[in-house]
Amino acid sequence: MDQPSTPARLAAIILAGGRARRLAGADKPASLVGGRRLIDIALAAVPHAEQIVVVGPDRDLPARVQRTRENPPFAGPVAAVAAGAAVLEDVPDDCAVAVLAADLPFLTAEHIDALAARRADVGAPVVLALDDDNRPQYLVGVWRAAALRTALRTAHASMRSLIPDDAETMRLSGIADVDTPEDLAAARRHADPVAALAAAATDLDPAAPRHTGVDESAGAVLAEPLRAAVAFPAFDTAAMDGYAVRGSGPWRLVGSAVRAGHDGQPLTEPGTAVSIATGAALPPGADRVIRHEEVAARSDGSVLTSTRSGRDDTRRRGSSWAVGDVLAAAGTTVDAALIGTARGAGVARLVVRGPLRATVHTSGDEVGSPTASGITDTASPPVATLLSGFGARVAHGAHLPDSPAALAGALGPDRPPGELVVVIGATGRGAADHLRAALARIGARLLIDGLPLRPGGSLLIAALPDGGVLLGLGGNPVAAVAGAALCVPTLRDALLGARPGPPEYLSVLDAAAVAHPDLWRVVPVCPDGAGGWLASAITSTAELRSLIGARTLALVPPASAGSARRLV
Ligand SMILES: Nc1nc2c(c(=O)[nH]1)N[C@H]1C(S)=C(S)[C@@H](COP(=O)(O)OP(=O)(O)OC[C@H]3O[C@@H](n4cnc5c(N)ncnc54)[C@H](O)[C@@H]3O)O[C@H]1N2
Ligand code: MOO
Repeated sequence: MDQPSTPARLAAIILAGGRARRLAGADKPASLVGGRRLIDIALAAVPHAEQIVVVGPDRDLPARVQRTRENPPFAGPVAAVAAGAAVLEDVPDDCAVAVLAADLPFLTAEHIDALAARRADVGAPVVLALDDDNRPQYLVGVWRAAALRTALRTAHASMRSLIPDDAETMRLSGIADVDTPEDLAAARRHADPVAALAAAATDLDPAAPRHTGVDESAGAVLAEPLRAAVAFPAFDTAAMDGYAVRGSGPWRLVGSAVRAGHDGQPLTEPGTAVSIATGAALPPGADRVIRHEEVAARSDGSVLTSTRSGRDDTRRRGSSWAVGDVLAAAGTTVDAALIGTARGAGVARLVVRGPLRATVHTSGDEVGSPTASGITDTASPPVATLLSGFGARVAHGAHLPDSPAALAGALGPDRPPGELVVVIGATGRGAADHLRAALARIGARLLIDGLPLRPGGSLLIAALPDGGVLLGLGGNPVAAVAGAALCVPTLRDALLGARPGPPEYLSVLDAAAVAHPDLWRVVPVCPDGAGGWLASAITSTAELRSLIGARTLALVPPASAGSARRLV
C-alpha cells in the first residue's frame, strides 16, 4: 500500500467577519450549505493545520481553533489577515499559511493541499486560487509565513495591495464564493448531501478496537489486517480426480486409491501412479496429479499414459497464501467470505471495530397509542430493518414523550451502550420538537443540521459527549427511512473505520419527472427489466405505502435527467 506522504507544516487564517452587505447583513460564515456552516467547511479544508486562527465575532468553534478579531471590527480584510498573522507570530518563517475566507461552500482539503504543494514546488511567496472565471481569489491562497509577514508591512487597505508581484496562481475549479442570497441558494442546490455527510463524519472518532471470535464478527470492520496463521492449502493436494504420478510416463498403476482425508501409500518407484480423489493429500513420492480426462489407459487399466503434456493438477502447499500473508486489509467489513477465509487460514480471533450497535427510539406524545389523537409507530420497524441490513445490531429503545428532559435522558451518560442513537421525530422546529434543545442540554456538537433533501431533509447528526453519535430522523415514516438510508452507511464507516465502497449509480429513466428543481430527492425504484430503473412517486411521507415492493432507494440530484445514486 502507498504510504500517505507526510503533509508539510501548515497553519491557517480563516476570515469569518465582515458585514455581508449583499446578504442583508446575515452571519454568512454561519450559513448552512449542505447541512454544514460555511465556517465548518473552511475548517474542514485545513484538517492538517497545526494552528488555525479564525478572525471574526465569537462563534461556537472546536476547542483547538484560536480566535481573534481585527481592530476595529470591520476594518477590512487586510486588517483581518494582519490580526490572524499576529496570533500566528510563533509560526516559523518557512511554514505554509493558508489564508481563507469562510464563504466558500465547495472548498475542500484537496484544494488547499494542491495550493500548498504547488507553492512548495515553485518556491513562490504565495499561490492564489484562480476561480472558474480566471479571477484570482485573494482569500483562497497558501503563503510562506515570512512572505505574508513582509507583505503585511507594506499593504494598504485593499487585498490587491497585499499580493506580491511574484505571486503564483493555480486554477481550482468550482470554488465560487457566496456573496448574494442567489449564490447561497445555488450553493445549497448543488451541495451533495453525501459529500456533506462524509465531510461531517471526519469529525467522528472511530470506536475502540476489540478482540473477538471470528464467528461473532459478522458486520464488524477489521481494525487490523487479517493475516494467515496457516498456509493454504496446508499440504500438496489434488485439485482434480485423477492420478498422482511419479517420474515420466507411462506409469504402472499401483496401490489403492488415495481418498480425501486419508493418507495414501508412498509411491516408491519412478514410473508408478496411484488413483487420487480431489482434496486428497499427494502421497509421499508423487510428483504431480493428472486429471483422469487427460489419461489414457491400456485396456486392462494397468498402464497409463498422459494425453496432454505438462499440466499439473496439484494444488501446492501455500499456493493460495503462506503463513503471515495479509488476506484482508484493515478497514474491510467482515462478511461471510471473510469469516470463511479466516477459518481456512487458521485464525480464530480478529481485531475489529463493531458491529455497530444502534438503539432506535421513537418520540412524540401522539405516537404509539392509536387513540382519537394518537397513531401507531410505523417508522421504527423499517428503520431497524435498514440498520440491520447495514450490519448493525439494533436495540429497540424507549418511546420518548415530547420533552427535552426525556430526549436528553436517552442521549446522556445513562443511555444503553452503543455507538449510534437514533431518534425518530422531534427534529423539526415546532413547539413540540425538542431534539435540538436536548442536544444543547447535554453538550452535544451538531454536525449536520438539515440537508437539502426530500423527504428526510430535517435530519440532525450530532457528536455526543461520550463519543457516540445521534442520528435524528424526521418523524414522517418515509422521511425516517430516507434519512436512515442516506446517513447510516457513512456513519457506520466513520465509526467503525471502514473503507467506504465506491458509489453506485443507477440509470433512473424517469428521473426528470421525479427530480425536484432545487433539492435532492430520495425515491423508491425498481428495475425496468432492460437494465434501467423506474422511480415511483411518494404519495405521502406520513405512511409507507409508496415503498411497498421497492427494490431499493435512489438519491436523485436536483433537476436530474437520469443518473441517481443507489442508497441501499
Ligand atoms: N413548518 C414546518 N413544519 C414541518 C416541516 C417544515 O419544513 N416546516 N417539515 C415537515 C416534515 S417534511 C417532516 S419529516 C417533519 C419532521 O419533523 P419531526 O422530525 O419533528 O417529526 P414530528 O413532528 O415528531 O413528526 C412528524 C410526523 O410524523 C409522525 N410520526 C412521528 N413519529 C412517528 C412514528 N414512529 N411512526 C409513525 N409516524 C410518526 C408524527 O405524528 C407527525 O405527523 O416535520 C414536518 N413539519
Ligand atoms: O422529511 Mo419530510 O418529507 O421531508 O417527510
